[in-house]
Amino acid sequence: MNQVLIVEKDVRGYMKILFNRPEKRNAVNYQLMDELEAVLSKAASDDEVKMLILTGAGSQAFCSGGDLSEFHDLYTEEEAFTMLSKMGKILYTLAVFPKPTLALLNGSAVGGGCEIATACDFRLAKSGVKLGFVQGTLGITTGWGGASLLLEKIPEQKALKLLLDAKIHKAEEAREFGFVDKIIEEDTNGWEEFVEDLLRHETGVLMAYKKLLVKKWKDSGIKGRMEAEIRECAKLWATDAHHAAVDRFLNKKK
Ligand SMILES: CC[C@@H](C(=O)O)C(=O)SCCNC(=O)CCNC(=O)[C@H](O)C(C)(C)COP(=O)(O)OP(=O)(O)OC[C@H]1O[C@@H](n2cnc3c(N)ncnc32)[C@H](O)[C@@H]1OP(=O)(O)O
Repeated sequence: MNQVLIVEKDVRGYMKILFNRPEKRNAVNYQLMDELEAVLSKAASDDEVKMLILTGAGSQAFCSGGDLSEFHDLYTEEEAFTMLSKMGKILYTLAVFPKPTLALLNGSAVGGGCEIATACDFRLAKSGVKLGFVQGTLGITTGWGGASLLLEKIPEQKALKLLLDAKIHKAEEAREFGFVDKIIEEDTNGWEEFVEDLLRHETGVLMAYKKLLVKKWKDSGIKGRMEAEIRECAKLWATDAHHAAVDRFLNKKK
């Protein structure tokens, strides 16, 4: 079985997790979910890891969301709910991860890929990268709880616009929305400076600030809101409009 996650530990104190399915634009399948769940659990208790960086293998994609070919067999609301809530739990674990997390958008981030980026504390994007909460074009909504997190992270009006228009935006535009924290110019390691500014501090400092943020979210019932969001998506998943949209995507080149 191919390794769908590559995990690298850097002596400076970060762990880099690369989604490694470039031929599918790093889409999330069940294997990737299981590997991500395991690595998050290990990293949380690893004292050598002060922060996490999530990125995509290759230069084309960060992550294209759920693997539409693998999940197309899920037909009913309950079948969809089982898959969506499996990844929803992992997304929640990532959001409340006890150390800072950063999504390094090396390429396209669409659908659930944008939800994963949202669950991270920071989003740095290579100049020109395209991203979008495109779920609306598939007749569904965010299925892993990412909209509830987005509403916590950028102004509500801007979050709603990104979700409702379901369009692909350039990273530069997403920066104006507050979704992207920094644009990384081509062929530079502009992300390292951002990371080193954090890593210079003791783990205890990093974790204490993250704890404050997580407490705020837990007090406001973020988990329940994410679960309700997942249920809404599962209902839409079972509609003809969604199944037809996925058929169109999967058959577009045949
Ligand atoms: C299930 C949860 C739900 C959620 O909660 O949000 C979702 O995530 S729904 C999925 C939403 N994602 C999409 O709709 C993305 C679809 N993909 C694209 O729009 C584009 O592929 C891209 C990501 C913008 C990249 O474009 P490009 O670089 O031009 O590549 P191709 O389109 O030619 O794709 C190459 C190859 O990869 C396959 N692919 C891409 N994304 C997925 C995917 N999400 N699931 C399965 N397969 C995917 C694509 O079909 C091509 O395959 P081949 O034709 O066999 O080469």
